[in-house]
Amino acid sequence: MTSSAASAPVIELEVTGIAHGGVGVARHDGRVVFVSDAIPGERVHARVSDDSKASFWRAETVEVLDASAHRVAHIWPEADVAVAPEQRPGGAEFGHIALAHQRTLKQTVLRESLQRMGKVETNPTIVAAGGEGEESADGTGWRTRLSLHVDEAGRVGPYAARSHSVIEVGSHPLAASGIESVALTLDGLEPGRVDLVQASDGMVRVLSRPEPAGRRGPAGQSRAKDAARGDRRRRGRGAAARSERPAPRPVDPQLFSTIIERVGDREFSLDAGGFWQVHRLAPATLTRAVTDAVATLDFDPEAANLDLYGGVGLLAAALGDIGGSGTRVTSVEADARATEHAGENLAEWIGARAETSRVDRYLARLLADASPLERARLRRGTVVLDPPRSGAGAEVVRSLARLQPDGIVYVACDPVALARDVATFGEAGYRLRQVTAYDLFPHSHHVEAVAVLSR
Ligand SMILES: C[S@@+](CC[C@H](N)C(=O)[O-])C[C@H]1O[C@@H](n2cnc3c(N)ncnc32)[C@H](O)[C@@H]1O
Repeated sequence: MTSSAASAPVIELEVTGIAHGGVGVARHDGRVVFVSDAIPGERVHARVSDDSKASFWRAETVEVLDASAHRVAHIWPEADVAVAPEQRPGGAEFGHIALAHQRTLKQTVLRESLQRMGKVETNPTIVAAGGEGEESADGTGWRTRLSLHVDEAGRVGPYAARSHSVIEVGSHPLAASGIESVALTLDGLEPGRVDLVQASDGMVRVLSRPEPAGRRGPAGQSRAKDAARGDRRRRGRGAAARSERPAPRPVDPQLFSTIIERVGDREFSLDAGGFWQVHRLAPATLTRAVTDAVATLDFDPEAANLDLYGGVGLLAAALGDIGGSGTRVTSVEADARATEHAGENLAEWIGARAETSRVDRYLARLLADASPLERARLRRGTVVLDPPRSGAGAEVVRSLARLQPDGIVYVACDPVALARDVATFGEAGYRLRQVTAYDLFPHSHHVEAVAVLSR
């Protein structure tokens, strides 16, 4: 890292491409520079923020010299390029780009990731969330979940882009309006994280997740924490080490209160603090996307179908709706509270089960213990998998491929993780048949892809 923001060099860059993470790609003296807040085709002045690697640098745009035709006033004034980079809130890194062009850039990142890492040539389509005209024209007001941070001084806000400094802001354009108005009145909170959740009843829950003193705060405090950890390690696990451990904070009981989310005519119960898709239109969009994807496969409701990383059963219910009351589907999820809700949410299908397990362990058990009849049912089955951002990973993909399911619907929120897993599936004999991307995170670089694979 260069010494300080003020003394960091400012360089002129021609931005020629877009990379994973939503950063522009440029070259300076032959070295690749990843530059934030720029658009391919632009010439900018950028401040070097990280020159610690030999192979590439990172930089932040401070002035646009030749603007792209796709540049617009930032959707979040506080994150505009006119603001000092360290003062810009994170989370809307595409907010300076016209919405249609944001989608083109996301499509490019997905296509190039699949080409480079997935070793497949494809041209994924990208569509807005929801049906025709359901998404707001400017792509704002979609977040039904918003995480903010509270620092030691009691300031509440998002972290600055690429840092852990809390930035106080006067608006939250990506948040649903109920969330925004509550977020702007938060006060007197303990340092740590605070989550705002607006469920289908329209009520906003404020869920406090305070952090013990040693675990919170900006980089300086983290370093103090690491140093303390090192001291503890040197001293071993004695009473002295225990006495330095930060006292646990009381857990907000609201995190575990049950809320109801409605998707079409269906209701899902879940913990207020549990996982749910963030965009107000995402649950319905993904239900439709999975339904469309399954329609391209030979779906057998009586086969051993799986919903891996199932949460509270949203996508298992999509399979149930396709297959009817006799559908067999097992939803596998690591979080026991989510699985408990999934059990209730899937109660109308007698062949539906919800299992608490890590997916890798669940698949290992199936490989070790499934009877020949069950193995035959798994071979006829369809697997929906919706892993966290890091993807399913090689071990899970290889285990899944050994079970030889008929078809796979992979819901992915990270193009690179998807591409890497597509390559592993490819080595195991599965081909990518189609991929459609959904813009479930407007104004951020994130994109959701739904891929279909079969042998
Ligand atoms: C992206 S969410 C998808 C949830 C669900 N499909 C939905 O759409 O609501 C990923 C889920 O995987 C769970 N999870 C994360 N790692 C896991 C693992 N190794 N095994 C099983 N579940 C895991 C998380 O708790 C979370 O509920």
